[in-house]
Amino acid sequence: MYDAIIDIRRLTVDLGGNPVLRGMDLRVSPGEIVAVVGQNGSGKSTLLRCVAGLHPGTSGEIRVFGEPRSDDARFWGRVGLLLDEPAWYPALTVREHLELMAAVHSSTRMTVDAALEEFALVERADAVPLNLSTGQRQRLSLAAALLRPSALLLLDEPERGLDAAFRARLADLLDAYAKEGGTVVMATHDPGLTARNRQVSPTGVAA
Ligand SMILES: Nc1ncnc2c1ncn2[C@@H]1O[C@H](COP(=O)(O)OP(=O)(O)OP(=O)(O)O)[C@@H](O)[C@H]1O
Repeated sequence: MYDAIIDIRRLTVDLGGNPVLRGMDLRVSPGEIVAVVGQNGSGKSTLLRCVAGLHPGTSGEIRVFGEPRSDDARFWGRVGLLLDEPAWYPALTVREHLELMAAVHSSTRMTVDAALEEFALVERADAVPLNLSTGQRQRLSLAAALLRPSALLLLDEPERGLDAAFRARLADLLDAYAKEGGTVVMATHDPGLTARNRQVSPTGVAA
């Protein structure tokens, strides 16, 4: 068993010979939403990548679900990751992308129709992603991440490309996810998402 979904101790990361993270500590409990905030280049994405196991870190310890990170199907079955824009299947529509996500998971948090509704994509359901606007594509990325079941969401600037109304909506959708027991760690520059959640800087100090 574990008390913290994420437990980071003394994480140090050097990239290209430059110090990015220095002895960072961070504990995140189940059901928490954590906004990682800080200026450009302060190490927010680097932190998310370390938690996801995409970067090993230079020293320190990262435990996720009580275990050292292991890049296996069980881990990814519990973790939704949204970093940069995903690679789309050019011939599949918005609806088909969501149906694909539903098909590869044994259950979903919502139906495809509900996801289209929640993420304001009903009118673009039959479009292919490359014919969507930037914000609509971001809504599709988020719909796919929130449709599937998960215990932890790692989101890098989930507000990217979203208008003000949908940013507020996103905050509500993440709150609902956390109320179900899900945990969110997101790098964000959005004042709304930041204000209503626990804030940490990439040094682990309360911002
Ligand atoms: N592969 C790399 N090699 C060397 N330096 C890197 C590499 N990737 C990132 N960096 C540097 O590490 C630092 C942290 O980058 P990171 O992307 O984590 O910042 P960030 O806080 O997410 O920034 P932003 O708000 O602009 O997204 C930056 O100074 C960046 O230039």
